[in-house]
Amino acid sequence: MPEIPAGQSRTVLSLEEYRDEVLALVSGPTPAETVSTADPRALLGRVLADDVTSRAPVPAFANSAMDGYAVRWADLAVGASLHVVAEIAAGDRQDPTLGRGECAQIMTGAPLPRDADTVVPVEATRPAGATVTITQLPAHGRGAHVRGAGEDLAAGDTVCPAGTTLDPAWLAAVAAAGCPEVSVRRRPVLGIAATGDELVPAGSELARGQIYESNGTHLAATAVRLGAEVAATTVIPDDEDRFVAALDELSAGCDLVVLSGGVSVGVHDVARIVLGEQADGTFRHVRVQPGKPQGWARWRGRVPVLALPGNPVSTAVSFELFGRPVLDRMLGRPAAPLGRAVAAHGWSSPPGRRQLVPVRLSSDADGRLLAQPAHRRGSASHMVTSLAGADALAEVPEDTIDVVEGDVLTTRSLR
Ligand SMILES: Nc1nc2c(c(=O)[nH]1)N[C@H]1C(S)=C(S)[C@@H](COP(=O)(O)OP(=O)(O)OC[C@H]3O[C@@H](n4cnc5c(N)ncnc54)[C@H](O)[C@@H]3O)O[C@H]1N2
Ligand code: MOO
Repeated sequence: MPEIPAGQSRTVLSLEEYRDEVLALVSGPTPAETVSTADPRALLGRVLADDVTSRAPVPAFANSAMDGYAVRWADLAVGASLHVVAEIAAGDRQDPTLGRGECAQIMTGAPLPRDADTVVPVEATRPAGATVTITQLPAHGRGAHVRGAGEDLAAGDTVCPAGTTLDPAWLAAVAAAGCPEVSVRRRPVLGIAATGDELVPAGSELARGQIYESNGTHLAATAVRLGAEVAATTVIPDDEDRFVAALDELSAGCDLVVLSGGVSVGVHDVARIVLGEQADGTFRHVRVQPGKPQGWARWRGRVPVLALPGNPVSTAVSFELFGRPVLDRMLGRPAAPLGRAVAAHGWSSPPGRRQLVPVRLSSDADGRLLAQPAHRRGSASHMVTSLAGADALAEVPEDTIDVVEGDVLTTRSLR
């Protein structure tokens, strides 16, 4: 049996110090690849490797914002009757000539005739056969209800900068700018393994001492949501030889391996033992709660491995704090901004450790964002269901032992 290092002998680091240490596991973003914009499902959640610029002005041409009449401002007066010489629908290519006293019936989105400068909505007119009488002048004067070419974007403008995660609104902007393809980062490929003899899959009968595995599910789903590809999610028993074999298999073709469990000081904490002895693994205590024991290594000197503590909330919080920044670096994307919320009620926090509490967010009558611990019993690292329904992690500073109702806390969105 290898000698077990006392937990206390590990170097103790702050959240930021340990995050910077694991960030050094990756040198930079994954290579770029070109993806067609034809199927938005293929691009949702992908991260741009290069700026996207507009091929054409948006709108591409001056057009009508209303169903009504395209007119020359100089012809307008209440009671004036104009001769309707054309009808222009959206998609029409015609550009009818309008002389003095002439107008064209026009639909929303249709190109404005070169000779017109203003649109009068149909509600401000009284049509009668081939003429229309103006009953009300547009309040905005000349140019009213005309959407100018390039008002939204000029040709060559940056629509979407490198590092952007493509969500539905960004995808719509890229589509409107007419880009047939974009350059995105290759999805980082993750191998995920939960370690522990006690873990069995859902559907099995639980023998004494066994529990249903849930960390692998949480890690895999989070990684996919953050833009990674999960090559495999597996369970490794607390057996050193099987751990080595499983890691060899899992790490082949992966950019990153994420493990849960076995990083503490128990005699079966196989991740710490094998990574420590065979991969020059580095094991730390981080001044956070949950998520204190952490480890990292390069398997076979090559593939980065994050070894996260096994308590379910610890695993989830650790991945947010340390896995997510590594993925962000691989994707060339900036960290998500932090938020602020007010404690909805008081709770206690351990001295000397920054507490990260899964919270639900809501607004009070004054519009303040309130943070309410997601589990009725507050924060404890084994309560897996406290994560469900949590919108964010609220941070309690290291030197605070009593959170008081109304305290302003930093939040990290889980959405
Ligand atoms: N003597 C000490 N014991 C412990 C310390 C310490 O400093 N000294 N630290 C505690 C803290 S804090 C944490 S966090 C845990 C971390 O332990 P491990 O990473 O070794 O995790 P395990 O022992 O494997 O599991 C902990 C807990 O979580 C359950 N678990 C594990 N994996 C899964 C999974 N995939 N799905 C669901 N649940 C899982 C496991 O059954 C245990 O109950 O160590 C403390 N101990
Ligand atoms: O670090 Mo452990 O996660 O507090 O329970």
